[in-house]
Amino acid sequence: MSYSMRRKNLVSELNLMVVGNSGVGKTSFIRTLFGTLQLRASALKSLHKPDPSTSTTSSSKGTITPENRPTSPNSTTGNGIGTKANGTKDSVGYATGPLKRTLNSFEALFEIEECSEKINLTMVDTPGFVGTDEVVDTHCDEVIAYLEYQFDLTLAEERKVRRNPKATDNQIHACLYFIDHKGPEVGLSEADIRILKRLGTRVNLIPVIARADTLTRAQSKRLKQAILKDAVQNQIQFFQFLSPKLAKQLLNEAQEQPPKKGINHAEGEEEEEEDEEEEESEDEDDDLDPEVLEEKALLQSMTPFTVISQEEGIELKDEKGNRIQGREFPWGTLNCLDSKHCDMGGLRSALLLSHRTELKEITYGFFYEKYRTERLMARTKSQHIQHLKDQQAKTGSTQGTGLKNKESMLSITSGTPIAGPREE
Ligand SMILES: Nc1nc2c(ncn2[C@@H]2O[C@H](COP(=O)(O)OP(=O)(O)OP(=O)(O)O)[C@@H](O)[C@H]2O)c(=O)[nH]1
Repeated sequence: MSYSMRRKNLVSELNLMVVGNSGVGKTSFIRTLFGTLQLRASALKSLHKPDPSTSTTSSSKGTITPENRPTSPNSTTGNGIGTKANGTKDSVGYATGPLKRTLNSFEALFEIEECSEKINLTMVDTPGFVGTDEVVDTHCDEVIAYLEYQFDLTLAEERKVRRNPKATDNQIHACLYFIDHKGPEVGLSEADIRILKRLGTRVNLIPVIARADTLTRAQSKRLKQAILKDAVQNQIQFFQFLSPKLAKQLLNEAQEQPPKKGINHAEGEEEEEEDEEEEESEDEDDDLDPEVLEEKALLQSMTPFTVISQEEGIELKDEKGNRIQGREFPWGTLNCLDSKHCDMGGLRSALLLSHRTELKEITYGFFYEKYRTERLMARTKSQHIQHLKDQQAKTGSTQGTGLKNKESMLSITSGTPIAGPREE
């Protein structure tokens, strides 16, 4: 049964994660996004039940001591140091209580309704990267382990003889990577590049420039260009809202008034080009509604997304007296959802509405499948080694297969790719 069929009649789940340096605004982003969500009636009902445990979310945070150092998201699944909300109630406590440094990862669960669609939204807040390269890399290992653990849950479910059609989808569908900007010309740091390369093998990566109120429009434009250039140079693959092929199609359409196709070509060449286009048009991408295409192009042009989070502890209203989320300055008020101020509105709608399904399908169809294949190949390899060892033990021979064994062991310990020409 395909993934989409399996989940057809279920409440849609969306699992997002925020990752980045300490103090870049990850928790503030979750809190701002929360302010824009419409909680479902069932979630609201549970909010009114008195429960003293609601305070656990804020008490899990505090000043850093050696015993109380930041933990990885993996802790939520491993030794229990991390915090998992019991439901929307705990999560609302997390999103509205005092803003503190994130020391333990926190999975905030929100039952929401978006354009009449029910969504179970999980936002995983992770402690910010801080410290030496070694510490940061270890922290990144833990984030990767968390992502892989979610895949393991799917793997375990799929191996069951009787699968649970209502099994929760725990996979992380997108990782919002918060880039700590040091200046408009400085794109990605060495650490960003190392982390993004690794995360990009396991999850859809959406780059975010937080605290965008500290950048002018020109600076923000230059910073976006610098980040994209660094990403291309380092083969970092961000989530593509618009594939290069669709981008070309849009460009062609824009150029069609007046038509310019094949303008400098000889007749034969022009025909050839038309044939190629005909072939391409068989692709389902080409069936996209022009409005959808336009939206995709807009989102692609926003990447990396600038975001501004709400100012803590103040209530702001617009000219019409409606409550808004923003930041107040002597010269005026910023509205986090105003597209003239930042890309938060676009990012929100991409995640919750327009690209939700696509993010999930890529997670399952590409990232999970890749992980599953790697796991199976690694298992085959270890079985192969065990088989050789057994054979060797039986014959008592130290020649021939012994050398092969040594090679196999070396290829595992040295971290070379598991897949190789000798694989079954
Ligand atoms: N000016 C400005 N300040 C912001 C913005 N977002 C967050 N901040 C401030 O930045 C500081 C850190 O914000 P957090 O949301 O705690 O950052 P974090 O990335 O979660 O940090 P860790 O918990 O250490 O990982 C707080 O003082 C926020 O008020 C923003 O958009 N603009």
